[in-house]
Amino acid sequence: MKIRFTKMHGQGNDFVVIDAVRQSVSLDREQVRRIADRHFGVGCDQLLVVEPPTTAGNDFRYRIWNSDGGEVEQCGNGSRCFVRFVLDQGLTTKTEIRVETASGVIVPRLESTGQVTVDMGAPRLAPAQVPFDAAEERVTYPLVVDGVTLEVSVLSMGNPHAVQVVDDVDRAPVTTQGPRIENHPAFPKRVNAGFMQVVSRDAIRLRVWERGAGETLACGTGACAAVVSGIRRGLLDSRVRVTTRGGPLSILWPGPGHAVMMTGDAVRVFDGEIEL
Ligand SMILES: N[C@H](CCC[C@H](N)C(=O)O)C(=O)O
Repeated sequence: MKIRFTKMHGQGNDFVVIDAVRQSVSLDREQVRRIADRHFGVGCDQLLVVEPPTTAGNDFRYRIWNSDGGEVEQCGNGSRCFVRFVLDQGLTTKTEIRVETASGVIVPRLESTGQVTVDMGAPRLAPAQVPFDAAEERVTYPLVVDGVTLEVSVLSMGNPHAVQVVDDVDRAPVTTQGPRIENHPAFPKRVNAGFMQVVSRDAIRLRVWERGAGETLACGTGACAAVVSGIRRGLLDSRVRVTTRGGPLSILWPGPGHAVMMTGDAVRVFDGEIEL
């Protein structure tokens, strides 16, 4: 099976994007892992597949797989690349599109600046919506990891996030503690682990150990989750510049019941074809 793809990234979080509107694509877990493999395949953090919508009124459906082969509910940086992709490929002429994902409809919009703003929907704060094993909803929760009690915010942006505040992200134990949090038994579907350094009330630095992908250079839903948790902790105002290792993201959250708005780049790197 030959598959045409486009390699893209959003702040260094990189993707293989496949048009399944005009080509027939059916991938199993091993084929996804092969495409994502940085030695035996193309290499990416996530694989994104563009499909026709399943519901009238929506423009596309968008499916997301982590490099470990697991299909997931949402990808913030990927949603920005999605807009750039469908416009570049001539799949639409709309600059604001309604996209079905496994966790609901999101609305990315191409700005005149070339950046993309995405309405990521409202954060889900109830533990059962994450899912997370906790008796009640709290701003932060104690989480014991290797005998150390962490104070984490836990929420869903369609996908699960556990965010802690650290003094210096460059010295945070992202690659050692991250996988321990990702696989903690309190998260039945595992979790993305965020490490947030508060620089000021409108600026943070962020590193994320992603579920199913490891540390990425940026995580869009992770940036949304970090800002929501910082606002709920009383540490941040509603508009925050998030500095990731791959570049900046702008996040706006007016507060409970409102959607989180994310703005950032979407870059096409090259087109290719892979034989599976
Ligand atoms: N690893 C995530 C999916 C990709 C999210 C990230 N790349 C983003 O930009 O939001 C998860 O398993 O929920």
